[in-house]
Amino acid sequence: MLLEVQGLTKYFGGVAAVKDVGFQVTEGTIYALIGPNGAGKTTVFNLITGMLQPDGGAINFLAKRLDGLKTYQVAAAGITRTFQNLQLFSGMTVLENVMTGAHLKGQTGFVKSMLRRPGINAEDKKIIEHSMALLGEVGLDGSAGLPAAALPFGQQRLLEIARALASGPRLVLLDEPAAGLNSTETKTLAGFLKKLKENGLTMILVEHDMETVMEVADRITVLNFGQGIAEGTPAEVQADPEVIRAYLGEDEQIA
Ligand SMILES: Nc1ncnc2c1ncn2[C@@H]1O[C@H](COP(=O)(O)OP(=O)(O)OP(=O)(O)O)[C@@H](O)[C@H]1O
Repeated sequence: MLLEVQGLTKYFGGVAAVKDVGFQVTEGTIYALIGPNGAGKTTVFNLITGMLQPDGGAINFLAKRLDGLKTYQVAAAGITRTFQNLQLFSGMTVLENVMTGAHLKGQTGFVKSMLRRPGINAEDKKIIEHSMALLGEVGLDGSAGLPAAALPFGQQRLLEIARALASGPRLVLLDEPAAGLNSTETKTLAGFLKKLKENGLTMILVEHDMETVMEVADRITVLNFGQGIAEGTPAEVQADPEVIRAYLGEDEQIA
Protein backbone atom coordinates (compact mmCIF):
# COMPACT_ATOMS: atom_id res chain seq x y z
CA MET A 1 0.00 0.00 0.00
CA LEU A 2 1.46 3.37 -0.99
CA LEU A 3 -0.62 5.57 1.31
CA GLU A 4 -2.66 4.63 4.37
CA VAL A 5 -4.84 7.17 6.14
CA GLN A 6 -6.36 6.08 9.45
CA GLY A 7 -8.76 7.89 11.76
CA LEU A 8 -7.76 11.26 10.37
CA THR A 9 -9.33 14.11 12.36
CA LYS A 10 -9.04 17.90 12.21
CA TYR A 11 -11.03 20.50 14.15
CA PHE A 12 -11.39 24.17 13.31
CA GLY A 13 -12.69 25.80 16.47
CA GLY A 14 -15.27 23.33 17.70
CA VAL A 15 -16.16 22.05 14.26
CA ALA A 16 -14.76 18.79 12.91
CA ALA A 17 -13.75 19.57 9.31
CA VAL A 18 -12.43 16.00 9.01
CA LYS A 19 -13.52 13.26 11.39
CA ASP A 20 -12.19 9.73 11.60
CA VAL A 21 -11.46 9.48 7.88
CA GLY A 22 -9.58 6.45 6.61
CA PHE A 23 -8.66 5.12 3.19
CA GLN A 24 -5.87 3.23 1.44
CA VAL A 25 -4.29 4.06 -1.89
CA THR A 26 -2.66 1.30 -3.94
CA GLU A 27 0.37 2.17 -6.04
CA GLY A 28 -0.42 2.89 -9.70
CA THR A 29 -4.08 3.78 -9.12
CA ILE A 30 -6.22 6.92 -9.07
CA TYR A 31 -8.12 7.45 -5.83
CA ALA A 32 -10.87 10.07 -5.73
CA LEU A 33 -12.26 12.02 -2.78
CA ILE A 34 -15.68 13.42 -3.54
CA GLY A 35 -18.43 15.11 -1.56
CA PRO A 36 -20.38 18.36 -1.34
CA ASN A 37 -18.79 21.75 -0.75
CA GLY A 38 -17.24 21.96 2.70
CA ALA A 39 -17.14 18.16 3.13
CA GLY A 40 -13.46 18.27 4.09
CA LYS A 41 -11.72 17.20 0.88
CA THR A 42 -9.17 20.03 0.65
CA THR A 43 -8.52 19.73 4.38
CA VAL A 44 -7.53 16.08 3.83
CA PHE A 45 -5.05 17.26 1.17
CA ASN A 46 -3.70 19.92 3.54
CA LEU A 47 -3.25 17.27 6.24
CA ILE A 48 -1.46 14.82 3.92
CA THR A 49 0.92 17.50 2.62
CA GLY A 50 1.78 18.88 6.07
CA MET A 51 0.13 22.27 5.50
CA LEU A 52 -2.05 21.38 8.48
CA GLN A 53 -1.32 19.03 11.37
CA PRO A 54 -4.05 16.55 12.34
CA ASP A 55 -5.71 16.48 15.77
CA GLY A 56 -5.97 12.70 15.50
CA GLY A 57 -5.18 9.73 13.30
CA ALA A 58 -2.20 8.65 11.28
CA ILE A 59 -0.91 9.00 7.73
CA ASN A 60 1.56 6.41 6.47
CA PHE A 61 3.36 6.76 3.16
CA LEU A 62 5.53 3.84 2.02
CA ALA A 63 5.04 2.45 5.54
CA LYS A 64 6.55 5.57 7.17
CA ARG A 65 4.68 8.06 9.35
CA LEU A 66 3.94 11.22 7.41
CA ASP A 67 1.89 13.21 9.91
CA GLY A 68 4.03 15.60 11.91
CA LEU A 69 6.31 16.29 8.96
CA LYS A 70 6.73 19.75 7.42
CA THR A 71 5.57 20.47 3.85
CA TYR A 72 9.10 20.34 2.42
CA GLN A 73 9.70 16.98 4.13
CA VAL A 74 6.48 15.59 2.64
CA ALA A 75 7.56 16.89 -0.77
CA ALA A 76 11.00 15.31 -0.33
CA ALA A 77 9.30 12.02 0.57
CA GLY A 78 7.75 12.04 -2.95
CA ILE A 79 4.35 13.74 -2.67
CA THR A 80 3.42 16.84 -4.68
CA ARG A 81 0.13 18.61 -5.23
CA THR A 82 -1.79 21.11 -7.31
CA PHE A 83 -4.14 23.72 -5.91
CA GLN A 84 -7.81 24.49 -6.40
CA ASN A 85 -6.80 28.11 -7.04
CA LEU A 86 -3.88 27.98 -9.42
CA GLN A 87 -0.57 28.88 -7.82
CA LEU A 88 1.69 29.49 -10.79
CA PHE A 89 4.47 32.07 -10.89
CA SER A 90 2.72 34.32 -13.39
CA GLY A 91 5.80 36.46 -14.11
CA MET A 92 7.92 33.43 -14.99
CA THR A 93 7.85 31.63 -18.28
CA VAL A 94 5.99 28.37 -18.77
CA LEU A 95 9.31 26.48 -18.80
CA GLU A 96 10.59 28.22 -15.65
CA ASN A 97 7.41 27.26 -13.81
CA VAL A 98 8.04 23.57 -14.53
CA MET A 99 11.70 24.00 -13.58
CA THR A 100 10.76 25.29 -10.12
CA GLY A 101 9.09 21.91 -9.55
CA ALA A 102 12.11 20.02 -10.85
CA HIS A 103 14.54 21.84 -8.58
CA LEU A 104 12.85 20.26 -5.62
CA LYS A 105 14.93 17.21 -6.40
CA GLY A 106 18.01 18.82 -7.92
CA GLN A 107 21.14 18.96 -5.84
CA THR A 108 21.40 22.72 -6.05
CA GLY A 109 18.68 25.09 -4.87
CA PHE A 110 16.60 27.08 -7.30
CA VAL A 111 17.78 30.46 -5.99
CA LYS A 112 21.38 29.34 -6.07
CA SER A 113 21.04 28.15 -9.64
CA MET A 114 19.40 31.44 -10.65
CA LEU A 115 22.37 33.28 -9.14
CA ARG A 116 24.75 31.20 -11.16
CA ARG A 117 23.25 32.28 -14.46
CA PRO A 118 24.16 32.55 -17.31
CA GLY A 119 26.55 29.61 -16.82
CA ILE A 120 24.34 26.52 -17.21
CA ASN A 121 25.78 23.32 -15.78
CA ALA A 122 24.97 19.74 -16.66
CA GLU A 123 22.34 19.43 -13.92
CA ASP A 124 20.48 22.54 -15.13
CA LYS A 125 20.64 21.23 -18.67
CA LYS A 126 19.10 17.94 -17.59
CA ILE A 127 16.34 19.76 -15.73
CA ILE A 128 15.58 21.94 -18.77
CA GLU A 129 15.38 18.87 -21.02
CA HIS A 130 13.19 16.99 -18.55
CA SER A 131 10.92 20.03 -18.10
CA MET A 132 10.58 20.42 -21.87
CA ALA A 133 9.66 16.74 -22.16
CA LEU A 134 6.93 17.19 -19.54
CA LEU A 135 5.62 20.25 -21.38
CA GLY A 136 5.54 18.11 -24.51
CA GLU A 137 3.35 15.57 -22.71
CA VAL A 138 0.75 18.23 -21.90
CA GLY A 139 1.11 19.84 -25.34
CA LEU A 140 2.69 23.05 -24.04
CA ASP A 141 6.24 22.72 -25.38
CA GLY A 142 5.42 25.28 -28.09
CA SER A 143 4.58 27.82 -25.36
CA ALA A 144 7.67 27.23 -23.21
CA GLY A 145 8.99 30.78 -23.57
CA LEU A 146 5.68 32.58 -22.90
CA PRO A 147 4.87 34.10 -19.52
CA ALA A 148 2.64 31.62 -17.62
CA ALA A 149 -0.02 34.33 -17.27
CA ALA A 150 -0.36 34.52 -21.07
CA LEU A 151 -1.74 30.96 -21.28
CA PRO A 152 -5.48 30.34 -21.41
CA PHE A 153 -6.85 29.08 -18.10
CA GLY A 154 -7.17 25.45 -19.19
CA GLN A 155 -3.52 25.36 -20.23
CA GLN A 156 -2.48 26.95 -16.93
CA ARG A 157 -4.11 23.99 -15.17
CA LEU A 158 -2.12 21.56 -17.31
CA LEU A 159 1.02 23.58 -16.59
CA GLU A 160 0.41 23.27 -12.86
CA ILE A 161 0.15 19.50 -13.25
CA ALA A 162 3.36 19.43 -15.30
CA ARG A 163 5.10 21.35 -12.51
CA ALA A 164 3.79 18.90 -9.90
CA LEU A 165 5.25 16.04 -11.99
CA ALA A 166 8.64 17.67 -12.48
CA SER A 167 10.25 16.33 -9.31
CA GLY A 168 9.36 12.75 -10.24
CA PRO A 169 6.88 12.22 -7.37
CA ARG A 170 5.45 8.85 -6.27
CA LEU A 171 2.09 10.41 -5.39
CA VAL A 172 0.37 13.51 -6.80
CA LEU A 173 -2.62 15.17 -5.16
CA LEU A 174 -4.83 16.99 -7.66
CA ASP A 175 -7.28 19.51 -6.20
CA GLU A 176 -10.12 20.05 -8.68
CA PRO A 177 -8.03 19.82 -11.84
CA ALA A 178 -11.13 20.07 -14.08
CA ALA A 179 -12.50 23.22 -12.45
CA GLY A 180 -12.90 25.97 -15.03
CA LEU A 181 -12.06 23.70 -17.97
CA ASN A 182 -14.35 23.43 -20.98
CA SER A 183 -15.56 19.99 -22.08
CA THR A 184 -12.75 19.46 -24.63
CA GLU A 185 -10.10 20.44 -22.07
CA THR A 186 -11.75 18.18 -19.48
CA LYS A 187 -11.56 15.21 -21.87
CA THR A 188 -7.89 15.98 -22.60
CA LEU A 189 -7.25 16.12 -18.87
CA ALA A 190 -8.97 12.77 -18.23
CA GLY A 191 -6.93 11.15 -21.00
CA PHE A 192 -3.73 12.64 -19.57
CA LEU A 193 -4.48 11.38 -16.06
CA LYS A 194 -5.13 7.88 -17.39
CA LYS A 195 -1.85 7.99 -19.31
CA LEU A 196 0.02 9.02 -16.18
CA LYS A 197 -1.56 6.10 -14.35
CA GLU A 198 -0.54 3.70 -17.12
CA ASN A 199 3.01 4.96 -16.59
CA GLY A 200 2.77 3.91 -12.95
CA LEU A 201 1.98 7.21 -11.22
CA THR A 202 -0.36 7.20 -8.22
CA MET A 203 -2.80 10.09 -7.85
CA ILE A 204 -5.47 11.28 -5.44
CA LEU A 205 -8.11 13.39 -7.06
CA VAL A 206 -10.51 15.86 -5.47
CA GLU A 207 -13.01 16.69 -8.16
CA HIS A 208 -16.59 17.89 -8.55
CA ASP A 209 -16.86 16.84 -12.18
CA MET A 210 -18.47 13.42 -11.74
CA GLU A 211 -17.97 12.33 -15.33
CA THR A 212 -14.22 12.74 -14.94
CA VAL A 213 -14.21 11.03 -11.53
CA MET A 214 -16.21 8.03 -12.73
CA GLU A 215 -14.03 7.72 -15.82
CA VAL A 216 -10.60 7.86 -14.22
CA ALA A 217 -10.93 6.77 -10.57
CA ASP A 218 -10.22 3.20 -9.46
CA ARG A 219 -11.68 3.76 -6.01
CA ILE A 220 -13.61 6.57 -4.37
CA THR A 221 -14.26 7.78 -0.84
CA VAL A 222 -17.33 9.94 -0.38
CA LEU A 223 -17.10 12.55 2.38
CA ASN A 224 -20.02 14.39 3.93
CA PHE A 225 -19.65 16.86 6.79
CA GLY A 226 -16.08 15.66 7.34
CA GLN A 227 -16.92 11.97 7.57
CA GLY A 228 -16.53 9.11 5.14
CA ILE A 229 -19.98 7.81 4.20
CA ALA A 230 -19.02 5.38 1.43
CA GLU A 231 -15.97 3.72 -0.12
CA GLY A 232 -15.64 1.61 -3.21
CA THR A 233 -15.36 1.43 -6.97
CA PRO A 234 -17.16 4.06 -9.07
CA ALA A 235 -19.96 1.57 -9.75
CA GLU A 236 -20.35 0.71 -6.05
CA VAL A 237 -20.38 4.32 -4.94
CA GLN A 238 -22.85 5.35 -7.65
CA ALA A 239 -25.24 2.65 -6.49
CA ASP A 240 -24.91 3.41 -2.76
CA PRO A 241 -28.27 4.69 -1.45
CA GLU A 242 -26.63 6.70 1.33
CA VAL A 243 -24.43 8.49 -1.20
CA ILE A 244 -27.40 9.30 -3.39
CA ARG A 245 -29.36 10.52 -0.36
CA ALA A 246 -26.66 12.50 1.40
CA TYR A 247 -24.69 13.75 -1.54
CA LEU A 248 -27.16 14.39 -4.29
CA GLY A 249 -30.64 14.35 -2.84
CA GLU A 250 -33.21 11.60 -3.05
CA ASP A 251 -34.20 11.79 -6.68
CA GLU A 252 -30.91 12.44 -8.45
CA GLN A 253 -28.31 10.11 -9.82
CA ILE A 254 -24.56 10.42 -10.01
CA ALA A 255 -23.17 10.95 -13.53
N1 LIG B 1 -8.34 27.18 7.76
C1 LIG B 1 -9.60 26.98 8.14
N2 LIG B 1 -10.12 27.58 9.23
C2 LIG B 1 -11.39 27.35 9.62
N3 LIG B 1 -12.24 26.53 8.98
C3 LIG B 1 -11.78 25.90 7.88
C4 LIG B 1 -10.46 26.09 7.40
N4 LIG B 1 -10.30 25.32 6.28
C5 LIG B 1 -11.46 24.69 6.08
N5 LIG B 1 -12.36 25.05 7.03
C6 LIG B 1 -13.73 24.51 7.16
O1 LIG B 1 -13.62 23.11 7.16
C7 LIG B 1 -14.69 22.51 6.41
C8 LIG B 1 -14.12 21.67 5.30
O2 LIG B 1 -13.54 22.52 4.29
P1 LIG B 1 -12.78 21.99 3.01
O3 LIG B 1 -12.26 23.18 2.28
O4 LIG B 1 -11.82 20.94 3.40
O5 LIG B 1 -13.96 21.33 2.19
P2 LIG B 1 -14.00 20.81 0.69
O6 LIG B 1 -14.69 19.51 0.72
O7 LIG B 1 -12.64 20.88 0.11
O8 LIG B 1 -14.94 21.89 0.00
P3 LIG B 1 -14.96 22.45 -1.51
O9 LIG B 1 -15.51 21.36 -2.35
O10 LIG B 1 -15.88 23.63 -1.41
O11 LIG B 1 -13.55 22.84 -1.85
C9 LIG B 1 -15.56 23.66 5.94
O12 LIG B 1 -16.60 23.83 6.86
C10 LIG B 1 -14.63 24.85 5.97
O13 LIG B 1 -15.34 26.04 6.18
